[in-house]
Order: sequence, then C-alpha cells, then structure tokens
Amino acid sequence: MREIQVRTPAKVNLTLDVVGKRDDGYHSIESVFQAVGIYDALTLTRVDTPGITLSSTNKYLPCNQKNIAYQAAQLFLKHAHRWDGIHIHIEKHIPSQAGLGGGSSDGAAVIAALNWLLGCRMSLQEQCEIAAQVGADVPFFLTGGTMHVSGMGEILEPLPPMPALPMVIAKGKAGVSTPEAYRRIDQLTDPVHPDTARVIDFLRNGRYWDAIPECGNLFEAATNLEEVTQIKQIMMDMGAQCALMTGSGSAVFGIFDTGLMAQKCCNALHAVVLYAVTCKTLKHSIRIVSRS
Ligand SMILES: C[C@](O)(CO)[C@H](O)COP(=O)(O)OP(=O)(O)OC[C@H]1O[C@@H](n2ccc(N)nc2=O)[C@H](O)[C@@H]1O
Ligand SMILES: Nc1ncnc2c1ncn2[C@@H]1O[C@H](COP(=O)(O)OP(=O)(O)OP(=O)(O)O)[C@@H](O)[C@H]1O
Repeated sequence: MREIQVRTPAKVNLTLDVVGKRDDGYHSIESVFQAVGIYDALTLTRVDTPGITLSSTNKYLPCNQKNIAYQAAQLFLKHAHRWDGIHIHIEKHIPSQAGLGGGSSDGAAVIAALNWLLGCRMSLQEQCEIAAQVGADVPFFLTGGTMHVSGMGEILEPLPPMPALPMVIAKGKAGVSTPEAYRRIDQLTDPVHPDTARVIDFLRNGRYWDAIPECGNLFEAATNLEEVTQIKQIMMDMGAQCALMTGSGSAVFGIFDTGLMAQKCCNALHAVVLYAVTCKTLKHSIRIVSRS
C-alpha cells in the first residue's frame, strides 16, 4: 500500500475539571470528551525520499517539526524502527486554538494511519503510549466517541456513546494558548469545580439529558473571555440545553433538542463570530476514507 486517506474528528469537553498539579508540571484533569462531526482529512503517502514532509490547505499551519502531525510521525517511525519516506497532506477544517483538539486529532490520525499504511499491526495500547508522548489530548482520538478522560489525558474509560445530538460550535476572535490557560487555572483563588462524578454517573446510565445541565468547564472562570459569555448567552436564548466553552478555549458548543433549533442559532451567531457550524455528536473517531 502506498497511500491512505483518513478523516479525524474534533472533540468538545462535555465537562472539564482540573483537580491537581503533578510533579512534572502537568495538571490532572477529570473530563468527558465527546467526538463531534467537524473533520480534518489527512493523506499519507509513502515516498522514495527518506524523511517526513508535510503540506496543508491552511497556510498558517506550521509544515515542519512544529506540527503535531510531524511529531507523531517522527515518534511512530522511531518506535516502529522504520525509516520509510512519508508525505503528510492535511486538509484542515478544525479551527486552531479553539479547544477542539484539532492538532491532537491530526496527531492521532497519523499514528493510526501509519499503523495501517506500514502494516505494523501495533496494538491500541502501543499506539496510545506513542500518542501520550505527542500530547495530552492525543490518546482520546484513537478511540473517540464518549470517554471519561483523567490523569494528564492518558487514562481513558469508554462511556455509553451519546446519540447524535444536534450541536452548534462557534468561535470569536480570541485564541487561547493552552499553557497560558493552565497558568491562569493555577491562579484561581476560589475555583467552582463541576461535579464530574455526577455527570459520569448519569452518562453511565444513559441519562444524558440529566447529565448535560450538570456540565461545567473550570477554564471558563480562568480565561474569563467576554466573547465566550456573549456566545453562551445567544445559544441559551436560542433554546440550547447547555452552552459551554470547550477545552482551554475559546470555542463554545451548544447542545439543542432539534437540528432546526441548532441551525437557527448558527444563523444568528454568524453576525457576531468568526466561525459557527452545526454538527452532531459522533460514536466513532478516525475513519479510513481510502487506501491505494
Ligand atoms: C485543556 C485540554 O485540551 C483538555 O482537553 C487538555 O488538557 C490540553 O491538551 P493538549 O492541548 O494536548 O496539551 P499539550 O499540548 O499536551 O500540552 C500543552 C501545555 O499545556 C499544559 N498542560 C497540558 C495538559 C495537562 N494535562 N496539563 C497541563 O498542564 C502544559 O503546560 C503543556 O506544556
Ligand atoms: N496539525 C495541527 N493542527 C492544528 N494546530 C496545530 C497542528 N500542529 C501544530 N499546531 C499548533 O498547535 C496549537 C494547538 O493546536 P490545537 O488545534 O490542538 O489546539 P486546540 O484547538 O486548542 O486544542 P486543545 O483542545 O488541544 O487545546 C495551534 O495553535 C497550532 O499552532
């Protein structure tokens, strides 16, 4: 096989709490990650020239060793003791610096795609170990769906998949650096923690409409972005069951009862944000599009 194409989704944090700081400087989180139907598409091709090359449809994306996809390929080839020449093309649709895990998702897609392309037959555990070295959010994307995520992001407990709930995802101008967001978490004096255990208990029992109102994100208080507050208000005014910032920000997601309500909210948001799209929660994650 010389070429493989994969599609890889974005994620939202249905709920996200930071519960401690580790000796290595990383933080321990308690979160529920949910894959959502916004995708990047990656094409990996075996080439004769050794080394890793990268191209992207997003001209602002670093196409070098700063790219998470490049780092994932480098680590995978080293772990697999392979020296094949690989070209990675990224068709970028997931907004960056949004809290949607776009870079992390690309990294996971590269690990899974190389495992198929090079016929390495690595176990999911092996792939997760490589993913955890690439970034905290990367392991989740190897399985996707609805997942209780803890530790630094490497401890994964599958939860019953959510149904295809209508969602709106919107982002204003602000981009948030994840390290800066964590530094602000450390400075919170009186944090109000979401009740993650209660959310997970509801989700384990399929009671997702009971879980949704209990969700929260500690990064909202830490980053305190006015445009996040505005977007949340518009979503709630348009009938959202919940509206929360995802990850370290700055995108906001709203969950609606019907696709029509979601579309109406998306149309209303286009007047005030850079980016608004309707999508649905997903049971799956990385999908093979084609092999040749
Ligand atoms: C905020 C979340 O997106 C929630 O899903 C993740 O915790 C962040 O995951 P991520 O963007 O993949 O983070 P990485 O790229 O691995 O780390 C970026 C920086 O964020 C901080 N970081 C990240 C994850 C974590 N559990 N604790 C941290 O303190 C560290 O300063 C790290 O150097
Ligand atoms: N393949 C990639 N796709 C997107 N961003 C990338 C990629 N590789 C490196 N980056 C850089 O990584 C940074 C974080 O990207 P990413 O999209 O994962 O952040 P995010 O949307 O905030 O996700 P998270 O939920 O992990 O915080 C971006 O600012 C970008 O410059």
